[in-house]
Amino acid sequence: MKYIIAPSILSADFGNLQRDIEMINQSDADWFHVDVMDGVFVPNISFGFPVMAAVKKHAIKPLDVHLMIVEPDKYIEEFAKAGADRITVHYEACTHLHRTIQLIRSSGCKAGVALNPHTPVTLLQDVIEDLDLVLIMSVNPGFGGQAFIHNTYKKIKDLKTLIQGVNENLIIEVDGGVGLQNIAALVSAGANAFVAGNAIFATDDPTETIAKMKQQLITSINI
Ligand SMILES: O=C(CO)[C@H](O)[C@H](O)COP(=O)(O)O
Ligand SMILES: [Fe+2]
Repeated sequence: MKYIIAPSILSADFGNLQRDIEMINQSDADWFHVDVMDGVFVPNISFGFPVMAAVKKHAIKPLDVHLMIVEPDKYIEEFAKAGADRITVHYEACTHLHRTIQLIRSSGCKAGVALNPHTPVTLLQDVIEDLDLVLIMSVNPGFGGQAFIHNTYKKIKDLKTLIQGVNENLIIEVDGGVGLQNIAALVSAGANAFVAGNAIFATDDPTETIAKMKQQLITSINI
């Protein structure tokens, strides 16, 4: 099983975006986490296709696109064209989730579903075999820099149970309030991909913080 660090560019300095992209390129990080917010599904607006295409132009690692938008079906093809490698939609935003997953797959991307803190993992039971990734929101979506919700550990364990014998290669991604203080405990619970915005970009040396997170991962796996 591969373990992934995905810095969220939501916390990057948009005035120095290319510098921050290069930092991630040169670091121990594995993916770019790209948070798209529409001001409807979440009470915030981040950025759309032009910014994503600009990131793609410079990024040498895969783009992990987290869509916090209503009616994602309308835009999946365009996100794929703008350079998404993985597209994750919210369970709460999809009326026909199975169709949406098919759409992501047919656009050539890996498919993920994100769950808000109040949404139980059991609701994914009938699509779990069709997924590459489940993103467990460990904060309420919409903003970086929020406090981690402790119930996330239980949800990771519930998801581990759900995928047993069905889709054991599924990536379990945790997003929100993740950093050096909890990454080891999240690995022990069963997560294998870690999004971090504030915990990386609010430090004096983001490259060093990513290296420390990776080191914590390696240490936790080998215990
Ligand atoms: O999806 C998100 C917000 O909705 C972000 O990916 C997440 O909040 C990362 O930021 P931080 O690590 O600062 O909590
Ligand atoms: Fe995110």
